[in-house]
Amino acid sequence: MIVLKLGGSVITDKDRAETLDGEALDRAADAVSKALEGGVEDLVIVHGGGSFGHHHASEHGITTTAGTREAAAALDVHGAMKTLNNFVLSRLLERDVEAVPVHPFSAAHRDADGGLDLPTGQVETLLEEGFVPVLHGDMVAHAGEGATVISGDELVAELARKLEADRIGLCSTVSGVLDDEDAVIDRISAYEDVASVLGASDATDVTGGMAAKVRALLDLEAEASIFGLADLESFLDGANPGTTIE
Ligand SMILES: Nc1ncnc2c1ncn2[C@@H]1O[C@H](COP(=O)(O)OP(=O)(O)OP(=O)(O)O)[C@@H](O)[C@H]1O
Ligand SMILES: C=C(C)CCOP(=O)(O)O
Repeated sequence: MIVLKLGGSVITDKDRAETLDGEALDRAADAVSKALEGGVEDLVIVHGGGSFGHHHASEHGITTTAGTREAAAALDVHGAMKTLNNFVLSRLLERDVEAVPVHPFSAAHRDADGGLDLPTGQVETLLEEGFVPVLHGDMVAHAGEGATVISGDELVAELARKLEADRIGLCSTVSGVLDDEDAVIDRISAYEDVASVLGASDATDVTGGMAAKVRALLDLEAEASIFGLADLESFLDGANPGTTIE
């Protein structure tokens, strides 16, 4: 069981609103299709928001903790994410990957403390039936807040826990977590060891960039890898490129 996140920073141009990086998405879809042809069986894909979700969330002042009670605002974010999801699905379908959408806004919710409840029965059944479920960062009902943003990273962590993933990969725009000299850090086992070099995203991003990613992954039982697009094929082939979060 592999849970793979395609970072929004990879598959979109994060500096221009609602702009796809079609070439990067093609490369990612090629790697996924090759891995499935090569024998990978259970694969769940999650993609991030990039210049689709983050742009609208930021315009409306919505974050993972500050919500909205305006349906139009929630639908701006959710609609943009569905548009991006359709791009991802169509590039995978073109390569005969049996990819189908799972929209978290219709499935998950948070309690008043922010605790996430993400049902996974549909994901498990889709996997058993030979599909590749494709989830995405989205809006989510949030007790006491209206609706807030849920990041793809949080979905990855929850899916990995509930589906007992063997391998977890986050493909981002950087080749791993970088130290203060921009060298890739090989392994991270404690947040404090790297806190000084971890930051938010350079682009518009309401979910916390690399710092939030590392925090979410450190909580998991299984190891996770953060790597760049050039290493996606090798990750799907069984290697641990980039930074390993223990
Ligand atoms: N120490 C660090 N090493 C690497 N990147 C870092 C570091 N600190 C901050 N960053 C920022 O984190 C970004 C990656 O996080 P980001 O959330 O943008 O990625 P993503 O998950 O690919 O995209 P999205 O959130 O849109 O899905 C990098 O592009 C960089 O700007
Ligand atoms: C902004 C939205 C809706 C999605 C955020 O997901 P992420 O890019 O994985 O942080």
